Amino acid sequence: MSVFLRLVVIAEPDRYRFARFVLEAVDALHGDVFSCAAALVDIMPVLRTDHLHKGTSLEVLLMVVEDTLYCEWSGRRMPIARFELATSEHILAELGQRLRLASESTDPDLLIRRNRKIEDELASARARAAIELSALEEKLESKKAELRESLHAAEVDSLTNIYNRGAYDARLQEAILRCSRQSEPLCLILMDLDYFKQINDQHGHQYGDEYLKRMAQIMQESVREYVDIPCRMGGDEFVIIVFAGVATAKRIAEKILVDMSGKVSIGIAFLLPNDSLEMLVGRSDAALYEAKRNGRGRIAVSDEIVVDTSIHVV
Ligand SMILES: Nc1nc2c(ncn2[C@@H]2O[C@H](COP(=O)(O)OP(=O)(O)OP(=O)(O)O)[C@@H](O)[C@H]2O)c(=O)[nH]1
Repeated sequence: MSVFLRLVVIAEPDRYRFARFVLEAVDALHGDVFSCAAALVDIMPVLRTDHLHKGTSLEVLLMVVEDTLYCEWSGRRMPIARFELATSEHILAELGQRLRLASESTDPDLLIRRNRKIEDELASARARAAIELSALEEKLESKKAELRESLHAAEVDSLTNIYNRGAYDARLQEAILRCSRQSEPLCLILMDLDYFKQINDQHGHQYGDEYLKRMAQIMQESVREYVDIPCRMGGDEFVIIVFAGVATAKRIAEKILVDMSGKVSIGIAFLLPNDSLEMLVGRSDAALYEAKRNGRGRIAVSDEIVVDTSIHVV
């Protein structure tokens, strides 16, 4: 027995399509098409009654048993045609394939079912993709946060939480380029705590740490937030990049000096035309040296190189 076509018969025009397939099969297998047509005249009303009786689709099989073509559904098997010559499995397989393709391309219900299947597959693929996408987005966000954290850690001094030496170098380079190009004022305030070693020695390293943190906090409170840039150079040395002229830089320095009870020496230098980073830093160093040399606890401005004793806090 060889079932070579399995067709789901739903209603009209499926039954007529089925009849056409049967005739086509008989013709392809060199059977008697006329006697097959006569057999179909008997079969079709039975098929219709069974279909109506069942109320749903019928699965109808076309099969060859020895030299006879049968159609079978709902446990009923009816002969349709006889062949003179034996049919090979190969021919039946080819015929089955051809009829299947023809039935699939014309069966609207099958197409609808297929569309539904494709839609279902698409919907689940979309759902899977959405889950994967949100997992990826989550991963990306956590990677971004990690990156932000490591960038922050690379730029910030862990004790005082202000910019470290590396960040200071980069920010100062940028600031000099920008202010030179746009002829904007820029000052450096360089600061070194006075006798900090003694503070450490007298009160312990932990107290010294708190003292450094307090200095950083005072610096932050003395500048314009998101404008000027306070940094810790290392040890007890601090610096502020001030995007303003000497008057503002002096006001900032005075506040820090007072808030630190006069226990810090401060050198101020401002950016001159054609200044290099080294020249500006060199002048602020020289000013700080002057402040230390003249008794500490005071402010020196590089162009004045006179010690501003009026601000000295005892
Ligand atoms: N507690 C603490 N001390 C530090 C830290 N980094 C550097 N120091 C100490 O800071 C002190 C700096 O001493 P010096 O450079 O001699 O400066 P000074 O005692 O302030 O002297 P002058 O600047 O000349 O007034 C040293 O004793 C360092 O050990 C830190 O992170 N925490």
